Amino acid sequence: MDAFVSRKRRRVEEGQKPTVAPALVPLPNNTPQEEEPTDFKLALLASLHPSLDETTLLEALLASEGSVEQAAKCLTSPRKRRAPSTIGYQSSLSVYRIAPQGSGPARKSLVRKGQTLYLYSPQDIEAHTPCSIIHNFLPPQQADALLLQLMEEAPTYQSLEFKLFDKVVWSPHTFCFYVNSLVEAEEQKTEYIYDGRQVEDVRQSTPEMLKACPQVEDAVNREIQRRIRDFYPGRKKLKYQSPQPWKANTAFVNCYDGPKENVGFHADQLTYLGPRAVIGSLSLGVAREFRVRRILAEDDTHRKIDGSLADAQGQISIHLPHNSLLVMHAEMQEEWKHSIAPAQAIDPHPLAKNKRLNITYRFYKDSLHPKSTPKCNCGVPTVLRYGCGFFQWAEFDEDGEPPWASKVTANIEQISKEPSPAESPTTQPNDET
Ligand SMILES: O=C(O)CCC(=O)C(=O)O
Ligand SMILES: [Fe+2]
Repeated sequence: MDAFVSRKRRRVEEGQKPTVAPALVPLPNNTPQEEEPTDFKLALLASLHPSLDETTLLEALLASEGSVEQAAKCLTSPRKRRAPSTIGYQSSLSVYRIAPQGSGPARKSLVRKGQTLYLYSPQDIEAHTPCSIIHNFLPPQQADALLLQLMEEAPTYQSLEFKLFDKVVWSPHTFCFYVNSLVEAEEQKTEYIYDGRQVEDVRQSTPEMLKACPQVEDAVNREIQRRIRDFYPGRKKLKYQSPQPWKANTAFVNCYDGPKENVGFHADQLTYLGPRAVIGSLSLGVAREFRVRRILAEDDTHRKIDGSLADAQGQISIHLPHNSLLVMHAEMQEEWKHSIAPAQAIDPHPLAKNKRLNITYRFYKDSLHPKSTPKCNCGVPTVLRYGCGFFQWAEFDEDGEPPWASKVTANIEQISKEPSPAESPTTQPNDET
């Protein structure tokens, strides 16, 4: 059963066969089934007997007192299938009527702790994770041009410790930080603090990254609205989620060179994104597995001894092929963790060879510029959720704006009304406004 719909987490060893499509692995005889929910059992039976309808399968299951093995024997003998040797595609879980997560009343978890469920179709991904995916997102030639531009940049990327959310993740991959203009790059280098430090290498987005920006913005905004309409209680945005259109004004570009490069489980820093942040993540080159797992809510009593939040359930693996846009929705960063798993094997990409390039487009809020956020006792701008000894509850209104947001907006409006330096030769470049 484990190897069928999901499988136990195990160490990645070289030479192991690539992951096979879950629905194509035969059911072993000696697997315990007592604790599996009926949905799972039906899914198993349905894949052994694809021609039978759900009522028949359910009746067989009931007659066999819940034993899938017994039910499978009662039904006509299953068609023998061979496991494929490369990554395959699964038909939608929705045909098995497995209940989605995150909408309506609490449901039994789809995947148990210690197991991984592999999802491929957009319908399954959005029903069971806080993400939605658009395959073949950019016109193919545009995706290739973007990939080639990033491939030129990637050899100069650095590998750093990633300070993410509440712990340091050492990430064996390289990455770089981009913003849309040189002015913003300078601002990032001098005014923003990451993990108590300034970042030196902030680059202006490449022309192809800038070209894709409005396409990503449109798609992400559409997906946000669809998520609200189809998944959120009362069809309302979440508390603290911004009602404003999402904008892509910063981007991390990640490069994974070969199957071993990966990034560990983490949630992204919310300091400049604010609560309920949405991120648009464009994958190019080699297809890799994006794993997500839900952590228990903050007010749960299930904290681990080290104070971190315990996992609520097993992992879900989302297949990210070339030119796919994954939208991490508002509930993602605070309730889930994500990672790029090391791969057992990869299919080389015609242009990228063994590399995967990924752009996570993000929206830094003006109201969370370090000029405006509280500083700790050492004078360092505070981070959301993490700091030195200094601690202050972050306050946000329903729309995720801090108490000083209206002042920031007024300042920005004022600046945009003033003549630009080019029009006004008396204005000094460093004037405080
Ligand atoms: O490579 C990816 O898809 C995810 C990267 C990531 O988690 C990040 O940039 O924070
Ligand atoms: Fe991340």
